[in-house]
Amino acid sequence: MLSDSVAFPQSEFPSSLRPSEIMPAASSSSDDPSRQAELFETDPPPWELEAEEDFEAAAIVFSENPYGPLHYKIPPALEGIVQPGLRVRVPLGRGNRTVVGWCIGVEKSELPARALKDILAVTDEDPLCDARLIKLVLWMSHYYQAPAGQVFDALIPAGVRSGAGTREQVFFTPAAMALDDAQVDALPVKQQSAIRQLLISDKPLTAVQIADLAECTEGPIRELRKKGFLRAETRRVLTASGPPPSRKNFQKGEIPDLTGPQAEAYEQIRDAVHKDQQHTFVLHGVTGSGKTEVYIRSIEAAVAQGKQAIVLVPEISLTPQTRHRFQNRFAEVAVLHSQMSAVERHYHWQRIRSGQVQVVVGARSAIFAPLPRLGLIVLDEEHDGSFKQDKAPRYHARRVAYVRSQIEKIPLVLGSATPSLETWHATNTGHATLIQLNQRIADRPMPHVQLVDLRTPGERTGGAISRPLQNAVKETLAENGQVILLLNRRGFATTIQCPSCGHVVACPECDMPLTHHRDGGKAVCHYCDYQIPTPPWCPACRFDGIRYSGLGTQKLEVEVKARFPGAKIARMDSDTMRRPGSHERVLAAFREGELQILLGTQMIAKGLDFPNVLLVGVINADSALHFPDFRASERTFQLVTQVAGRTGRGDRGGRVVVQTFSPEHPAIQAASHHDYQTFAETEMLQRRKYDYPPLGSVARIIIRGPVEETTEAFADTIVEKLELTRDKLAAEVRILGPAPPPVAKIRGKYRFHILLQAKDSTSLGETIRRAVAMLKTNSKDEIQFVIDIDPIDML
Ligand SMILES: Nc1ncnc2c1ncn2[C@@H]1O[C@H](COP(=O)(O)OP(=O)(O)OP(=O)(O)O)[C@@H](O)[C@H]1O
Ligand SMILES: [Zn+2]
Repeated sequence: MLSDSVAFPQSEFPSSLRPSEIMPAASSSSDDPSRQAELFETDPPPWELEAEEDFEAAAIVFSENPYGPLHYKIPPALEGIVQPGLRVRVPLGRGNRTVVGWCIGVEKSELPARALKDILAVTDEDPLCDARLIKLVLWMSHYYQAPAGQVFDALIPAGVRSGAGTREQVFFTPAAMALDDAQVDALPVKQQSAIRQLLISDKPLTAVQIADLAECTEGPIRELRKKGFLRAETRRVLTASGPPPSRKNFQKGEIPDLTGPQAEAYEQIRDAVHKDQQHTFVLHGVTGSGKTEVYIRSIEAAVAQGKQAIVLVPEISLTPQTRHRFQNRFAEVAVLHSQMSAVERHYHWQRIRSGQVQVVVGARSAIFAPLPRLGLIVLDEEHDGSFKQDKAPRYHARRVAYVRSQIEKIPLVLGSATPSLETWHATNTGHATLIQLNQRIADRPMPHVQLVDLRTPGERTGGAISRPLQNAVKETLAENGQVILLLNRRGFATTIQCPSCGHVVACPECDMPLTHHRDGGKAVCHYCDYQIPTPPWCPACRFDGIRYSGLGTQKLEVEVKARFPGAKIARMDSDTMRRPGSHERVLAAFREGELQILLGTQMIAKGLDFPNVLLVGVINADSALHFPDFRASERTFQLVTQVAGRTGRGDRGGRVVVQTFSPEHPAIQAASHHDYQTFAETEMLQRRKYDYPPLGSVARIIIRGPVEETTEAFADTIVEKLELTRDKLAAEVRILGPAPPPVAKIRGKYRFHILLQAKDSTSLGETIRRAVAMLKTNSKDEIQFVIDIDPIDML
């Protein structure tokens, strides 16, 4: 993935301007005397007119149809004011309804001025994006095939766009008359004193400010305004103060001495921070090896040079510990998390943009933080799926971070105990430098992992917890240790697995597990649509009673309570963690030892550092393994390794019990030996078979509609256009589908998906771009489709 150079769209701002819109003869309404309307009724068409004047035009993009760019004339009053990155109000369409768009470029136009409509007004005083961020927007728009207007909307928080927490205020500057001493001398004393205060001020003042300085009421100021001595302008000012500003007497937290390997890692990154060029580092460090300390030192090196840093973490509200570690080491940290109000978000954004903030810590969208002197980007747990946005624009923060680091010419650090194969591949092809931390801090051993084979009848108990796991929990509780139990459950897809031999029913074409559909009793391949009736017995061992049920955390909680009656238990999943702050509360209680057992979904696998966790239990390692997704093995390896890493972090050691039907599976074997290298090499061979990423690229098109037949027919049309385009471009692109995805119906809408695969991402992107341009959607069918480039979710 890191191998692509940054390709910018060629057509984003064509050198010869296109007319803003060729409009049909419109009847000009009397209250809206648009010049264009007149033009089209009486004058020759615009392309026959001669350029009569030199003027500036702006390219404007919109977040809704038509997305643009369309070109508009900058009227004299707005010359020098309209700039890229600013929002403007422009007339659109026949009726010239006023819409807001983003300016992405300004240049001299050669077209006749009358061919373009005028920009009506600017929405922002200053651009919301600098030139480098605009470059990033245009790259994202091109690569992810999302309208630039939508990308801007993702980049600039809604609270910033709407001016949340601001209000309009009138500011005064002296008018020409105020510079005439004779006229000022003729004013009453109070008014004279007010105007003199304003004349000596180097910035515009509000009436209250003038009154304070002149020690008068606002009356004289009103008089001055009436007489024309004051020029008034309205500006938006931030009224909210947000969270308490910088702590004046900030005390640095304890700074540990770096271990040898940490110091080596730090020195390499620091040297790169001192150069002005892009460089990608992959910090592969086993769980508990002290990666965070390396990030912090590297950022300190940047801050010492007056630069700033972005640290991306999977979901900051899940990892209060990480947040505190940064806050203890830097005086000016902005933590951006998903539960912030629009006003808070706006407040932080302004602080970040003004250059006050040294470090921004946040989830995926923090990659867009408008730091003026960005010097380093860090992605912690870079393999995490939450870095991919699942709505438009469907970007991956890792890839965006890479492009931003190229634009800014700064180093990028990708850290993980289980790097994604994309990242791993980049270190093997010379696109990134690998730095390894192979030892835990204080030479603590990696925890021992015991695999429990659920196919062995003697191990089973009739519930979700096997005999060995039950014993391990009892022993741990008796030693006053704490327990983490992981139940991995993704989506609603149910694979078909034999409880006796562990066999999973798979597609003969794609090697993907088939998914059981309750309605109709069929088993379907979600890549190629291969279907068979759901088998009543196991095709491998003939066992009668093959199962396709999923276990929920709620049911597990009931079982755990029954088995360990004395223990205090908390459950963490997306159902119990809805309220803001609930993670923080549960984790604090766990840290304080008020809870003995923490059970939950993958959200408990991430980054927790609790020394008293002596046991980690994985209820079913296979639920991710037999998921219809080419990344299933990788996810399983990551999950088991990460959750196993939550134990053995203190002096009391730790152990892991993993329950599985497939103990011999390479991903589970590798995870049980903490052996990333072997896993990566084996998995790479699998990916090579079908040119799956990182060896090739994948894209997905999802089609949704209320009627199954028309939706499928539309999906078929897309496939036709894709095939046509592929052949025309002579592109080597594999097109699979349409097939129903594992979740075939959501909120009453039928879904189909098309998968595309190619060795080369550029030809894949181009095939889709051109095919989609040929499509006509019939609005009465209410069919929508979305393009997902580099999808990581196959639901
Ligand atoms: N040089 C050091 N000396 C002493 N303690 C350290 C040092 N570096 C880190 N630590 C401590 O070791 C523990 C593990 O470090 P850290 O959480 O950074 O590891 P990590 O590699 O990020 O782990 P994971 O990937 O599991 O989240 C932390 O409690 C941290 O404070
Ligand atoms: Zn198949």
